[in-house]
Amino acid sequence: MKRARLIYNPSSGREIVRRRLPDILELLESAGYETSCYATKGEDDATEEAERAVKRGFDVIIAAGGDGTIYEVVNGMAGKPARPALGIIPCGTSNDFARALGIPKSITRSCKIIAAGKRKRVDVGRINDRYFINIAGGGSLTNLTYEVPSKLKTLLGQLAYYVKGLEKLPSLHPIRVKLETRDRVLLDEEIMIFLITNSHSVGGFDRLAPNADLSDGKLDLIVVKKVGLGDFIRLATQAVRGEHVKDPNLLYFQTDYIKATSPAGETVQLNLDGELGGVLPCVCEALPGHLELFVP
Ligand SMILES: Nc1ncnc2c1ncn2[C@@H]1O[C@H](COP(=O)(O)OP(=O)(O)OP(=O)(O)O)[C@@H](O)[C@H]1O
Repeated sequence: MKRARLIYNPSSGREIVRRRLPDILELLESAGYETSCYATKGEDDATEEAERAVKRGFDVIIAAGGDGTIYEVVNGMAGKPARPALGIIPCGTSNDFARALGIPKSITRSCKIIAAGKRKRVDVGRINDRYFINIAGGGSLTNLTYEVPSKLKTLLGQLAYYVKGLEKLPSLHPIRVKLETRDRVLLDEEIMIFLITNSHSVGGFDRLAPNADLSDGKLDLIVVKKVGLGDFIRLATQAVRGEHVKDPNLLYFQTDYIKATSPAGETVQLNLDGELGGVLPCVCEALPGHLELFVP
């Protein structure tokens, strides 16, 4: 039998995964996987366990949780020379990455996808010494994801992010950033937010980066230039339908390399897949087809 390591976050989303473990193990067993489980206990635990799982030679690693859990597992695997295939059981609040892959938020159906065995190579973003699988960003509202209390997410689900977003809107302010590709400066000015996305599905929006493709070897850069609150809200509303990309206040660009810096004395935090990911400056590169994922 093949050996699978299931790394699950009992606190993700509505906290259902622990109760469903017997079903998960049964489904994986019938697909030929001898599976052992690891429950994460807090920050970076999933990264450390994924590192151990790679070292112990598991054939497959399965991440059960939200985007933050997948991010941590990817960070434990992506730097290794031999990387097992990765399965996803979406149990989080937004599950942006799972939606981008077309994996449904159903434990049974997502396990059946792993059981069916179809795999696809997807790009990974490397940013300084870390990795992201879905999104890296900085500026207005990007700190929202780690400011929403876990209990509020358990209670309200995705709505918890919107409630927090509304609360933070009045305090929006621009940041000064210089963004460069390998051969030119894209901008050096005050902006509201920059997002470097691997998939089209970000922050609950399914068309935020409409041209993004997980396997094209590229990352999509989205920048909202310095605008007032009214224009920011208008752009966010257009983004629901993917109609924001032609707006003159928006820069949308595909590349495999981005360097971002901020002026001395100005701290710009990075959000990686919803988790705190250090501060600028950063160099961000696409690693084409770096991980193999189970897909529908
Ligand atoms: N046992 C635990 N108790 C509390 N927090 C945990 C535990 N294990 C891991 N964590 C933390 O949970 C966070 C990741 O949560 P995750 O993203 O999986 O769920 P979510 O926030 O509900 O979903 P999403 O990111 O899709 O909105 C990480 O910051 C991690 O450090």
